[in-house]
Amino acid sequence: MPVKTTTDNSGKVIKVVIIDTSGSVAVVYNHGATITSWVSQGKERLFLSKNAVFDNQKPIRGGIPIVFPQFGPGDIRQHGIARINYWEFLGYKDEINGVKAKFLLKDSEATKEWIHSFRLTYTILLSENNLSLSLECTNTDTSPFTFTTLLHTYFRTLDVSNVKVGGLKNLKYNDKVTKQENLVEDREAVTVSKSEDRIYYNAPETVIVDLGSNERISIEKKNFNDIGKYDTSVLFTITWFIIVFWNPWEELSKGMSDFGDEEYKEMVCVEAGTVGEPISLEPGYEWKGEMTLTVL
Ligand SMILES: O=P(O)(O)OC[C@H]1O[C@H](O)[C@H](O)[C@@H](O)[C@@H]1O
Repeated sequence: MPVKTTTDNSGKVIKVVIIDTSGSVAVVYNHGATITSWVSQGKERLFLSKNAVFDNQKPIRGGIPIVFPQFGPGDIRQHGIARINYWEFLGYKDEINGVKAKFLLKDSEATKEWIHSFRLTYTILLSENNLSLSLECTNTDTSPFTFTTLLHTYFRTLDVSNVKVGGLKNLKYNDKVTKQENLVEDREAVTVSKSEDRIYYNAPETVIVDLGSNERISIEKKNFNDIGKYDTSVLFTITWFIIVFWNPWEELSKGMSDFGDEEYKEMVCVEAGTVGEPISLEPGYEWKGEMTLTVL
């Protein structure tokens, strides 16, 4: 079977393991539709904290949590409601190039902190070297809404001091650590040697994350843009492609109960999304963003 599910005592699916014939495996918790593990070519590619909490309340620390409909702090809780809600597993399909699994989150009592009616579909396509993720948002409300969204990928590395992120040179960025805005990246390869929290704007289609130990993964943005019918303002805002670059480093790590004190050495977050100008969606309209991770 390309998919194995785990259920709780009431028969509710709580975990889905996707297995491709190549041997690649992805583990998805229905809580947040959080991918907590991606093994490709026999190696774990994602970081998951040993202190991650699986209480179906807190976001899971590591893997790929989904940030929606708000990046960071704001009107509702930090990073929104998608990562702390139960997503229904809609099923799987064998594809020529892998296995596809689908998850759904709709507005409910549990999401009403964000007042809008919406439907979010998350499609995961696992193949030998790729993890392709597609997030679709439909406005099922009677009035327009806006949102920001991001796939908060935690990459695993054996040594963060060897990490290099390429493809960000000449991009404008905001540094949330030093609170400086409108800076321009002048490095060919961005490295980590201190607490980092940056938002790079208008990133190119492909960003390469060199994790050291001959492990390189590309992040490719495919259509972080619209499908279907849109008004022109939407067409404008969706062209944003943001990369957030984050590592809490020593001091902040100690303040995080669900993160080991030394684990900042084993991870780097490089997150693709649209968090600059919020996406605005009219009732009945749909937005779709896609990210493909490829082991190089
Ligand atoms: O601790 P969390 O709510 O999961 O957020 C973890 C991090 O997410 C992003 O990378 C933000 O840019 C950071 O400011 C934030 O600290």
